[in-house]
This record gives sequence, structure tokens and C-alpha cells, in this order.
Amino acid sequence: MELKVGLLGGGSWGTTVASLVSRNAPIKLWARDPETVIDINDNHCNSKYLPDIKLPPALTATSEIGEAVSGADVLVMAIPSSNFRNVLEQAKPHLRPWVPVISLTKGLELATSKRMTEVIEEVLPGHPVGVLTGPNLAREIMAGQAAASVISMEDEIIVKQLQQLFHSGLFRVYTNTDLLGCELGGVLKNIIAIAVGMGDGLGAGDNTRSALITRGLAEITRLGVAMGGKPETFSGLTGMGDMIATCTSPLSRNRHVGVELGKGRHIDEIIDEMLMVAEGVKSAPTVMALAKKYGVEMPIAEDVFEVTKGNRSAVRAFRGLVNQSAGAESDAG
Ligand SMILES: NC(=O)C1=CN([C@@H]2O[C@H](COP(=O)(O)OP(=O)(O)OC[C@H]3O[C@@H](n4cnc5c(N)ncnc54)[C@H](O)[C@@H]3O)[C@@H](O)[C@H]2O)C=CC1
Ligand SMILES: O=C(CO)COP(=O)(O)O
Repeated sequence: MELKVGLLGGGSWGTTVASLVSRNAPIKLWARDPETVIDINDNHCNSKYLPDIKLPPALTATSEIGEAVSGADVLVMAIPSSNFRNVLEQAKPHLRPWVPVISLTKGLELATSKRMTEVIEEVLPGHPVGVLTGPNLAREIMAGQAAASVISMEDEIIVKQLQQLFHSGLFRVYTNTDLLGCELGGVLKNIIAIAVGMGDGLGAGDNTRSALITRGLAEITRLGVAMGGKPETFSGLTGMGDMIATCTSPLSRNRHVGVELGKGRHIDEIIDEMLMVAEGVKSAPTVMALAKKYGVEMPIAEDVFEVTKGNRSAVRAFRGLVNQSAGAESDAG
């Protein structure tokens, strides 16, 4: 049976995943901005978020949320974490029972510290939930570069059915049933990418970058495992894989924030001039609250949090990180 897909969110990643799915299944993308809807339907472009990129003609969009949701056999959410619950509430009256809901979002809810799949379970009880996550920079995928990703759901049968919707020649989609571990990897690496960006903005070298990525991975693994994720998940595509892509790519918005902080700019000024979302800035306070709750030391994330709050300069944070006394490699800090 051919599954129909509704995808909510007309930004860079929502449009990219909708383009991938349009090769495999009928899909309707909902965007709140009517100009984006016209641009996709008439010009096969999303000039605002993916300038100079041609979209597949099979991809169509609507500004009526009910049109994307009511006929859907699968719902995909590409809305930033700050507005995720609100959009899900708007979708709820139109959604048929038991339709699986897949999140593409790499953030946490500020007010509740919840993961997006927990928000889905709360708003839409009974619907199977999952994430599609991995080292996936939107512009590279739209440019036809090969990439790998992971669809994660706890139900082994449903996850295999949905894998086929997203998988294609140049976009290899693996399955994983460690939903918590996969989802947290995508969220937590954003903060480490800000730290790495800060180092790069301050002119640090490749050795420093490697140390931050490696120690950062250890840090996010400690928290993820304390919360119930599997250690091996954090060394796979959704953990180490996404860390490498986000911490080293000039396309990463989170790394960009770090680079600008490293140059001495203020966080408000950096965010004000960005069109797109950098989830790591918004997740930092929640990650600190989770680290405290689970008794996990996260020195790199803490420095990022302090710099983004304006309590510490990037130079001071960075000096602190490289000057820290070193114990055993397996220790925190
Ligand atoms: N861009 C990328 O390469 C990747 C992004 N992600 C994640 O995907 C999520 C979405 O990111 P992007 O699409 O890149 O962000 P973006 O900043 O490019 O676009 C965000 C979209 O959400 C829409 N939006 C925001 N609030 C809304 C609301 N209340 N109602 C309706 N629409 C609303 C905006 O209009 C915009 O179309 C983020 O959590 C991000 O971390 C994950 C993998 C790759
Ligand atoms: O999650 C991403 C790549 O996998 C995108 O990272 P940014 O949000 O930092 O651009």
C-alpha cells in the first residue's frame, strides 16, 4: 500500500526531507508562509531557505494545515523545538488515529525539558513516535551529495516500513530502536558544535578541534547513557557521525554561532541576523538542568551555556577548557 505523507515546516530541513520523500511517496508540505507555498508550487524553489536549489516537481505545498494532515498515513514534523508543541496542537484535530509521527527536530522543550517525541506522546497519545536523525546538512543533500541517516522508533516492525519512505540511492537510511539515544545525540551535539565554533573563531588549531569533539562526545555520551540511551548509539551516525558533520562544517548554524561568539560578538546580535534556527543556543539551559538532575559533569556544555548567557567571554571559557587539569581520560572534565 502506498503511504501518504504530510510534512509540517517549510524551512531548509523540512523542504529537503520532503524532496527526498517525494521520490518514494505522495507528500504534502505545510508551510505557514504563503509566499513559500507559492514558490514551491509555481517555481519548484524555496528561495527563502534554500536559494538557488531546484526542488522536485512532485513536491507540492499548502498553507492549510488540514490539507497536509487529514489525508496523511505518516506525519513528519520539521518545526523548531520552540514552536513544536504549538504546531502539533494545530495538527491534532485533523490527524487520523494511530498515524505514526516522526520528528526531524534536534532540540528540547525549554519549559518542560522534554524531547520532541515525549511532546508528541503527550499531545497525541497512542500514535507511534520516532525520529529521523544523523549527519545531514540540508544544503549538501539538496546538492546531491551522498549521506546516511537513521530512522529510530521503538517498534521494530513499523520502523522498517517507514525506512522505505526516506531511503534512496544517495540518502541511506538505517534503522535503530534506541529512540532516546538517537534523539539525544542530535540534540546534544549542537552545543558541542557551538564550543568548537568558538575555538575556530578564536583561531584554534586542528588538534584543539579534535580534542573538543572527542571530549564533547564523551560528555554527551555520559548524559545520554545516564538518561537511558545505549552507549553504542553515541558512537554511531546519530552521535559521533552528527558531531563530526556539525562541528566541522561551515554549513552548520550552531557552529556559525560559536565562530561569531569566538570573534567576540554578543549572542543577541548573532541570533538577530540569522534567518534560520540554531537549536543549541535554546537547548543549553535545558541540557544544564538535565546534567544536574542526572548528576553528570558537562564542562564543555557549561562553558557554552555561560557564554550564550553573557556571563563569560568566549576567550575566558576557551582558556578554561584548555587549561583544565587533566585526570584519567575516562574521567569527566
Ligand atoms: N537544516 C539542517 O541541515 C537540519 C536541521 N535539522 C533540525 O530540523 C529542525 C528544523 O530546522 P530547519 O528546517 O533547518 O530550520 P529553518 O530555520 O530553516 O526553518 C524553520 C521553519 O519552521 C517554520 N516555523 C517556525 N515556527 C513555526 C510555527 N509556529 N508555525 C509554522 N511554521 C513554523 C519556519 O517558518 C521555517 O519554515 C531543527 O530542529 C533543526 O535542528 C535537522 C537536521 C538537519
Ligand atoms: O543537524 C544538523 C546536521 O546534521 C544541522 O546542524 P545545524 O542546525 O547546526 O545547521
